[in-house]
Amino acid sequence: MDIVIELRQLTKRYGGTTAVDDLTCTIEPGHVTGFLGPNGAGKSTTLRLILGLHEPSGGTVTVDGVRFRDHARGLRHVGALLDANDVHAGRSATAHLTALAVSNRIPRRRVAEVLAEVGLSAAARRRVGGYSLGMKQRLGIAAALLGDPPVLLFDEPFNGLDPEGVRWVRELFGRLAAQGRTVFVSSHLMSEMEHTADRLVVIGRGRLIAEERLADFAARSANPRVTVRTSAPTALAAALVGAGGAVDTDSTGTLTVTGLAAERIGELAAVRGIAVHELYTRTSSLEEAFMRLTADSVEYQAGEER
Ligand SMILES: Nc1ncnc2c1ncn2[C@@H]1O[C@H](COP(=O)(O)OP(=O)(O)OP(=O)(O)O)[C@@H](O)[C@H]1O
Repeated sequence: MDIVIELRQLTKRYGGTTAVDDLTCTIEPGHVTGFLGPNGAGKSTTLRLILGLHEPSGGTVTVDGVRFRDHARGLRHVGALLDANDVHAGRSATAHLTALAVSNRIPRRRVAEVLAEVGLSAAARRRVGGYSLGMKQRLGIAAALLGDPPVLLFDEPFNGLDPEGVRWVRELFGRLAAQGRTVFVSSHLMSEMEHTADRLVVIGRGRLIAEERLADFAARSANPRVTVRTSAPTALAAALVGAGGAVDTDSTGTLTVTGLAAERIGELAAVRGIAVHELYTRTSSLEEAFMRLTADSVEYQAGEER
């Protein structure tokens, strides 16, 4: 185990489109790393480059220091779920996984093991064409786990899962990372990653926007704002600005303050004998912070003329 994925100045162009643009980042073992970006940011292309399914236009990507295609161990080295619908509809789950096991020289007993792990044992002999999207996601995850690989890549694995399925996937990813595996999971929703990943790689228009621990991202982007209602907004606003705060006053006289904590605001009001009727702190949700971070790189925005 202990396998690192390294992207160095990785670039992929399709004609005039640069899908991945000079991307440098490292995905560490023992963690679930969330790979976030708006639609069209280049996540799927990056995962395909890691797997050697596409050739980079520039830069390098290595798994354990070696390009994926130079690894002889295939599915036993890196397991991936790229597209849950990419399964022969007429086959059963068992037949699909058995074919994969045979072509990758994986013991056949793994088929029943992974089907049990993803909760599909009872449906294993049914045609995959009759599966719901959530069941297909589970089958795709089973295929990724088949070779017991130290590296796992998942492209939008939460699509189509019900809340129970989402919780199950979160726990599974956490377990896989705790075993020392390198788990890299793409999503365009921070809400999906918030309780799933402990590290983040954020991209927009193919470029790296952030690479950090989720906890650091949360702390950095909490952006606390204090709302204050008072009978003397003008006097209090002047005092708060004097103490280094930034103050916004709306038409009702309610103040929104940044740069000062609620305790300090309360004390400043008290020493001036100003009555405070309401005082509360609001922090940005991670989803809001993510949307602010990627706002400039969203390909299509509602109401926007292009
Ligand atoms: N085979 C291809 N030929 C031409 N352009 C492509 C190809 N694959 C991807 N692109 C373009 O590259 C950009 C990145 O696409 P990609 O699918 O990697 O993004 P993504 O972040 O996975 O988005 P989504 O969440 O919508 O799947 C997009 O502008 C897309 O249109």
